[in-house]
Amino acid sequence: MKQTILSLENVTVELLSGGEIRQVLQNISFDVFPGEILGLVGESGSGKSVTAAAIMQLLPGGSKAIAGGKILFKGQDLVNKTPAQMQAIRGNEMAMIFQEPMTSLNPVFTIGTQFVDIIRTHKAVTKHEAIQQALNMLKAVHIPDSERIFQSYPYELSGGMRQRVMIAMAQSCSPSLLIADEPTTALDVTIQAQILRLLRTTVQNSQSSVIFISHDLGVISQLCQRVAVMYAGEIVECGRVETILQDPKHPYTKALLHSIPDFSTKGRTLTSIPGTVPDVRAIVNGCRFHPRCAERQEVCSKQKPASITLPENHRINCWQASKERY
Ligand SMILES: Nc1ncnc2c1ncn2[C@@H]1O[C@H](COP(=O)(O)OP(=O)(O)OP(=O)(O)O)[C@@H](O)[C@H]1O
Repeated sequence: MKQTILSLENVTVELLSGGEIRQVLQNISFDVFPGEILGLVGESGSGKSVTAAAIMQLLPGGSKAIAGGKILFKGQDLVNKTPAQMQAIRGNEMAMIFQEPMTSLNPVFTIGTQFVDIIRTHKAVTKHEAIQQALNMLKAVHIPDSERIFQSYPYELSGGMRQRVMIAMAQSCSPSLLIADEPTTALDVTIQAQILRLLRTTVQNSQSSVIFISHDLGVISQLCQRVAVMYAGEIVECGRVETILQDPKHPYTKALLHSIPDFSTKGRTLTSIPGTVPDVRAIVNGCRFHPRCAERQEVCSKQKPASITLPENHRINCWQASKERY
């Protein structure tokens, strides 16, 4: 069996909200292999960002918010790490980029000052060496006139340019795992395509693994080898991107695909999924998707679906899919 960089095993997360504890992730399991790009897809509120925060150990309440399960990074459970140990892992071995780089960049310092700071926090190099490394990294993400950008403040750059800077900063310590949380959602389509291309080549050159979070299966299909589909705090289906696009088994994945123009068969009407992702407090028994599911059966409202695994590790949690199989 291939070694994983990251394995989530039955991770359950509970967060305090409005004075009560809410279980926002339930039994999340997936693997990330060396050098691969895994997509994490689902509607708003499905738990993608909380999953990323759990991996980075950045949940409100720290590791206490993880009510069960293991997060194995290179074989070590991150849930047991001290804050100081996690601080050393973040930035060195794991990095993250977000939808809006302005939330990570400090508006009052130049790009150069912040970049040099990041490099010197994680590497024992002189200021001069850090400046050289930062300039090289900016060139590597195809930033024209990198010396000028180095001296600019974040607000002086376009959104696409800021995202290139973030990719360069995230890659500066050659992390084994990069988590990209909707990094292209705020950009227009042409810039989005450039950033996706850049991310793909950067990752190929550095051999890092990536978790790419998006609500858009179209974007995921351009970039990722495998995808995990999330719904209401659970993974409902996981497998190779081609398999999921050509032969989705979970009714939620099928509905997601039918709502994207590129993947809906020509001539077929685009459909939206009726209803919304439920508030976790409103979730009752059975499958969390059953109130919105076009294929629901009686059992779906009563019992949690069994997990079935098809060839090539294609995993589905659905009563209908398991009935079709047997
Ligand atoms: N700090 C928090 N405290 C309590 N509940 C939270 C917190 N952060 C997120 N949640 C809840 O966890 C659930 C999952 O949220 P999350 O942000 O992970 O979804 P998402 O799939 O990333 O959505 P989006 O695409 O909108 O970012 C939601 O019900 C949300 O309200």
